[in-house]
Amino acid sequence: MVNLFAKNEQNMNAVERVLHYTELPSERAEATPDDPPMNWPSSGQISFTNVDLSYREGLPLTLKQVNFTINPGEKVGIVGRTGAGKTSLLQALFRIVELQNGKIEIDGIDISNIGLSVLRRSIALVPQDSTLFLGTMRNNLDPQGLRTDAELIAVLQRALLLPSEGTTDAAAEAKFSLDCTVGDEGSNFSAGEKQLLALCRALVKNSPIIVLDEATSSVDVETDAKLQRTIKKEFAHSTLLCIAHRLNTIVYYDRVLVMDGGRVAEFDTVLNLYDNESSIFRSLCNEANLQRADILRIRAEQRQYS
Ligand SMILES: Nc1ncnc2c1ncn2[C@@H]1O[C@H](COP(=O)(O)OP(=O)(O)OP(=O)(O)O)[C@@H](O)[C@H]1O
Repeated sequence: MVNLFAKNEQNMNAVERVLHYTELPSERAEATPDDPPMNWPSSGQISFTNVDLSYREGLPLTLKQVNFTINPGEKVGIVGRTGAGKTSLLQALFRIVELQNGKIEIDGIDISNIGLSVLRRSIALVPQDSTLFLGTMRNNLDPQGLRTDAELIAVLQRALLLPSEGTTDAAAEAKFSLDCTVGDEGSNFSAGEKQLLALCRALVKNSPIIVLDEATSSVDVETDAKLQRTIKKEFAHSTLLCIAHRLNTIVYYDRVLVMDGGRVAEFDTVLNLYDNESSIFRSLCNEANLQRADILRIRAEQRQYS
């Protein structure tokens, strides 16, 4: 009796949690009559105008009067100290949190007026902690079943998880075959492998806007370098936003956006920012011991792979 009573009490936690979910405020509509056509966004221009964001009523603003425009196909690194508001920019872009003021436009369409599912399926995200679920590799990569097996295998090869055409690697082929089982929350994969699989999902989505949130922070330096080359090649025509953990992963990007205290402090090319000795970017480079010569070398290396 005592055992049963204790067990019942424990199980009631689940009931309490479900009840809590039913009381959460709902997100806005999944679809609206004003939704843009299926081919939106076609160019991938993103603009933030006077964006203010606060996580909850009564909390201070996390993003304050954020203004910037990212051109179609541009590669932009987002950097800043811990708590500067980098991830909050993404929360605003995906409308995980709604804006207090201002607007965000993608290809000239104000995203606050469109359905959430349209918005979220249009932007590919490679998050810090990607979620995998119990099922096959095929289901995890392409839950909606939009791609053929050959396309999915090609994606795994492009992300360097499967050996390229003509070479063999039995271990990799066993682990990353389309029919292999992915454990709950990806329990049979390392953090780095999970990030690579998240990159595969972005490749499967084939969106003109790709967002990487410190996407390669859990892989070793050599794999990271290879991945950066893959990203550069595979997303050559996409608009790419990358929240960068390691500065050397974004020094070959077109521009760098430096966040500071919830505001855009700097937004310019890597070399312009580096050459300004009083810039925050320069101080971040100094702390990471990244010299001008290193930046030029990395940029030259990446050009070889374009
Ligand atoms: N869910 C949340 N609820 C309330 N405040 C939050 C929430 N998430 C972030 N914040 C606050 O917003 C501010 C900016 O956080 P954000 O995660 O955007 O910073 P960041 O630049 O991405 O930092 P890091 O480099 O550490 O990831 C921080 O002060 C943080 O405490």
